[in-house]
Amino acid sequence: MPQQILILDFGSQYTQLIARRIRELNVYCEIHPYTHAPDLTEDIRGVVLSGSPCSVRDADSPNPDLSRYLGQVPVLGVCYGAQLLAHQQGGEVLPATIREYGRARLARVHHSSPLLHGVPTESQVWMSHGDTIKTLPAGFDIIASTPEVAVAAYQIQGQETYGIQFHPEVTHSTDGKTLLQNFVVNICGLDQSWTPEHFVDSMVETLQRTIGEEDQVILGLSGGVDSSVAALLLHKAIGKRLHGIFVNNGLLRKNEYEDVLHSYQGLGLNVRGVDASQEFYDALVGLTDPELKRKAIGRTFIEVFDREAQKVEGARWLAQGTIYPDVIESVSVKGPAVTIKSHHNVGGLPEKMNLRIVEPLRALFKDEVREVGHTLELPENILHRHPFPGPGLGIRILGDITPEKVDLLQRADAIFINGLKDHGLYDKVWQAGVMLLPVQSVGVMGDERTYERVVALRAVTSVDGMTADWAHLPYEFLADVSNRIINQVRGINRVVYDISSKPPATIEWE
Ligand SMILES: Nc1ncnc2c1ncn2[C@@H]1O[C@H](COP(=O)(O)OP(=O)(O)OP(=O)(O)O)[C@@H](O)[C@H]1O
Ligand SMILES: O=c1[nH]c(=O)c2[nH+]cn([C@@H]3O[C@H](COP(=O)(O)O)[C@@H](O)[C@H]3O)c2[nH]1
Ligand SMILES: NC(=O)CC[C@H](N)C(=O)O
Ligand SMILES: [Mg+2]
Repeated sequence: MPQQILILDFGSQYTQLIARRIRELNVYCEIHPYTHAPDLTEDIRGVVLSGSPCSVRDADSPNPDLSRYLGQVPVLGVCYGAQLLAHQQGGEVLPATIREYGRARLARVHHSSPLLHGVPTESQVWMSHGDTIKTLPAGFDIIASTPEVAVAAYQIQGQETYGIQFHPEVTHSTDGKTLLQNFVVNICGLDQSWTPEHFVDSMVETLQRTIGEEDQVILGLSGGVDSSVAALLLHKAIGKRLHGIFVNNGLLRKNEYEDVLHSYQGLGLNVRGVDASQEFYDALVGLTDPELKRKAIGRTFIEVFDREAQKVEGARWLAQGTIYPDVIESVSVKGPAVTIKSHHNVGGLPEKMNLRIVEPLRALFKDEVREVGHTLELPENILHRHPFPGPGLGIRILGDITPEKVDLLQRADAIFINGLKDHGLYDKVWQAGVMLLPVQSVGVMGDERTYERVVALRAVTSVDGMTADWAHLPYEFLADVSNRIINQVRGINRVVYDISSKPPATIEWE
């Protein structure tokens, strides 16, 4: 494990942002749910306690034993984290008379505190709390206040333990980055060496150590950025012992099976296509519940991989291009966050598997994966492809799936995506696709009544897929796409545009 900061998650909506900000400083960090707080190891050089929707005053709120960290390594409590430290040691946390959500300004700042070095008085900070620390325990010193909140920041005497009521990870806290840098670099003593090049070198070494010198590895390759980057890393580590398998699950985009196989030519990778469409359709018959569909798809993928592995002597590993958000959104049993959706490659995996899993990108965000891909010289056309989910059109056809519906959606989707490319808009949106709704509506075409299906166009802007805004596409473009879909795809007579952001919606509809 690289030297790192441990972020203990109490379920705040901002926990991932803390991780992003720390990684932007080229320092590695990991988020762990408070229910599975790891023991201190050599590599953990500091701990951040996240915020939380809970109140320390509630009986069942997160309240782990933090003695294994306190006084051993520097600790920074953010919002709930700060309230929890004060509460555990006999301070008083009460509902605030005015709840604070939004901008505030620091007033008194102790510049001698290493945490606040370079943070000016009057610095703007972002607040989001209903509770406030009324009385600090003995041995806690206030190091910053705002006009409304006396305890905006504190330090425990004789320890490198700090608490802050505001959120430095939110960009509205103008000096948040300075504060986090003070903590991770100056106080925890981490060097800022976690770069894409460093990641490649250390991951190649880890892969060689984990896989050994004999075993063969099967890799689920999809044509997407994540699995392609994973392929280059594994290829660098084990060369010809890597066997890429691209599965046609019958839920791909129009012509995608041929296009993807073609795009891998010339990369020196060993890739094979397997057409398992019918198997997936069979597994999905009659299923309408989104989670059941995802699980059925995840299971079928594994069955296909297991079978293909049997054809390769010495195959013991299944590699996947799983990335951090897939894990965060799928794994809830372990953490305070609820399951949003089971990504087919994580929460959708069956309990019993013959192959062992290896996932070199499991700790990276999407934009970090792209940076690693750039370092490994992945061709631009793959590097800048929009993400496409493994369950494919299966989670964009609401309700049950039939080959006829897949065909309808493939045709509408191709018009939208090609239109984006033709209008120079493809690279301006982060992801785009079409959803086939289980709704029919009345229309009139050539004086005839129609009663056909509705599709929704979805296009979003985002950095890492964790949050997203709907893309403000030009009306003329939307008008053109709508026209073409209705005229060219028989069976669709209405097109709508999805104007929901994530959160509260998600990018995919299922
Ligand atoms: N059709 C497929 N055949 C084989 N493996 C697949 C297929 N679709 C998805 N996978 C596996 O599941 C993983 C997760 O899919 P996901 O869509 O998140 O990543 P990706 O396809 O590599 O990249 P992107 O997010 O850019 O589409 C992939 O990295 C790959 O290992
Ligand atoms: O490989 C995948 N397997 C899945 O099961 C899956 N579900 C969602 N996604 C992709 O993840 C990103 C966030 O999607 P949501 O906002 O819908 O959760 C978007 O980019 C989605 O396309 C998936 N990718
Ligand atoms: N953002 C937070 O961590 C909030 C903590 C706590 N729920 C409060 O309202 O004060
Ligand atoms: Mg994909």
